[in-house]
Amino acid sequence: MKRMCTANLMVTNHEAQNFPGCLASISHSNASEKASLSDQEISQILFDRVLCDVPCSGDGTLRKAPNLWWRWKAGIANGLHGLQVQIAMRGISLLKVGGRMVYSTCSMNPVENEAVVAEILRRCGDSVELVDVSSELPQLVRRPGLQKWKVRDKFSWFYSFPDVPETRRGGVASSMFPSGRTQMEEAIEREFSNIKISKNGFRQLENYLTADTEISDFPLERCMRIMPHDQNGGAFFIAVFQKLAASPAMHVEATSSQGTLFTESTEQLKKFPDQVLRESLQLEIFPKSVLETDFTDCPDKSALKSGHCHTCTEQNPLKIKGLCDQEKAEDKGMFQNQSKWNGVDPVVFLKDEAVINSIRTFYGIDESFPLSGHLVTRNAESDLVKRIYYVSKSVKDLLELNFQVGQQLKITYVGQKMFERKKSKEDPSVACVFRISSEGLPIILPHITKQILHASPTDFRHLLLYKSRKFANFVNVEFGEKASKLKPGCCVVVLSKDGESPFSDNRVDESTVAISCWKGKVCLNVMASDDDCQELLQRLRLCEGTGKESPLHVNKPSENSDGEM
Ligand SMILES: C[S@@+](CC[C@H](N)C(=O)[O-])C[C@H]1O[C@@H](n2cnc3c(N)ncnc32)[C@H](O)[C@@H]1O
Repeated sequence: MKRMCTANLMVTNHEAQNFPGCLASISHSNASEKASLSDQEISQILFDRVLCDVPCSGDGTLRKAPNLWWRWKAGIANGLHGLQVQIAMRGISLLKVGGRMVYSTCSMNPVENEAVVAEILRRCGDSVELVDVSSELPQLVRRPGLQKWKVRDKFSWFYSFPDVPETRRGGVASSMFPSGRTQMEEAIEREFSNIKISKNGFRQLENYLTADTEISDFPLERCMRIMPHDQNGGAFFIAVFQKLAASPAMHVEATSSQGTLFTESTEQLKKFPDQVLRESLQLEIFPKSVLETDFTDCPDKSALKSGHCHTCTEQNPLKIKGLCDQEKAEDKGMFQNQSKWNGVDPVVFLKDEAVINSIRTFYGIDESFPLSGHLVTRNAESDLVKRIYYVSKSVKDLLELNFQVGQQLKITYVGQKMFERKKSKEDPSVACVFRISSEGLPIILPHITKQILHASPTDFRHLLLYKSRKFANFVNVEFGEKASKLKPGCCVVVLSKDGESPFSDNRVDESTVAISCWKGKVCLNVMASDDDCQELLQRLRLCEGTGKESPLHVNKPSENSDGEM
């Protein structure tokens, strides 16, 4: 992600099966007024792409991790199957319609692979399709997914769920078998004579009863099995799903002021017992009447705020929870100040206009580049802010949504590090203590109009090699003079392209190479790590086509041995 240099990034840390949906009530009427619940809409995070590279037994990595063999037993895969289904179901429920999800494992065991895929298709019905990707990546040698398999338990192989003795059913589930036959279906089988059954159903049941090994009805051959001996690697399993319609979990949709909260998918929903949905999708299900109740009439407002109004909570736990979280947090001024997640720094929008203005003025950042609302820190106290991260519009919206829903997302990293407080003792002559970080430089560079210099390739390379250069020592005397006249503090040095004068008004574009420096009293100091300097030098050599290593090393001690800046 560092290489991609994007502000459109958020890293969260959750149990995948419990990944929060951030279902929130968002007012679209008048942002300044607190809208009543009936004026609010339901909003939720949904994704274009989801990758579930799930925890698995890892038996596909035996070649590179032979020790695994001594610990391997069938129970490992059986024990993970339920979690794998839950994670995949959560992934599907968080997908947009039209979005794709990849389910993968580094296991060869069908219980972790095809059985999970079949269970997802079973639960999602027509709302999800297993995509045929046989024409993709033609050079990747793969085999089709299995249609039939048996399940291993401690002592024996089982061909279908009814074969599993009652005592072993804690460890072997019906969904591990190709038909996924449940206990209910088994009961139907037992009560066979009492039940009216269609011809087709009868035939299916007959197949189940007579087949030695069950065969799945789903097109599981569309899954990809990568085998170790096919291309001298490890084993891998991949299945690609496409969401065709709102899944049963997505039945709560955006609504107008009088609108309906339930959509056509209510019908779909009826096919699934509440219990199954609650367990697999982690979503509370409420009848329409409950969701439409106006809780502004709650008899006990103080209790409601503390989340203890049992009448309301019982009526509508979802909305009451959102309301209580929000009101409690607002009361305590919590949203901007502390993380609700232990051990994780809070994500705080930088609201200190003095800091924002000092940055904008010092670097001459044009107004078209939005800073307010796009800068976040991981420290509640603005005096202690060390790093400032820049976030894109969509990350900004997501952060705002997260505050509304009481910080459901546990955010470990967000945006692109853009500014860093200079660590050295604060110098009163420095108008802006925040330097531009090398990671964020490509984003902000086109918008800077001050504190910017253009260096010849020779002087640029010298800066990278020595990391500190006295103004008088630059090969191009004019460059040294210009550098000496900059305001004390951070500046940006741009590499002039071959043939370009270092002092023409060179435009920056995606191919521009630049570094962040600090202008001291007598020299320019590079503010990039040794690794970054080394990498840049290597790129410059490649660009020049020499490919030769320089005899100099970037780790050379600074020529400015007394540490003067
Ligand atoms: C197959 S690995 C993923 C490897 C990863 N894609 C990569 O390239 O590094 C599965 C990961 O899931 C993590 N994990 C285990 N249980 C989890 C859960 N309930 N939710 C989310 N992650 C889980 C494991 O710690 C492990 O790092």
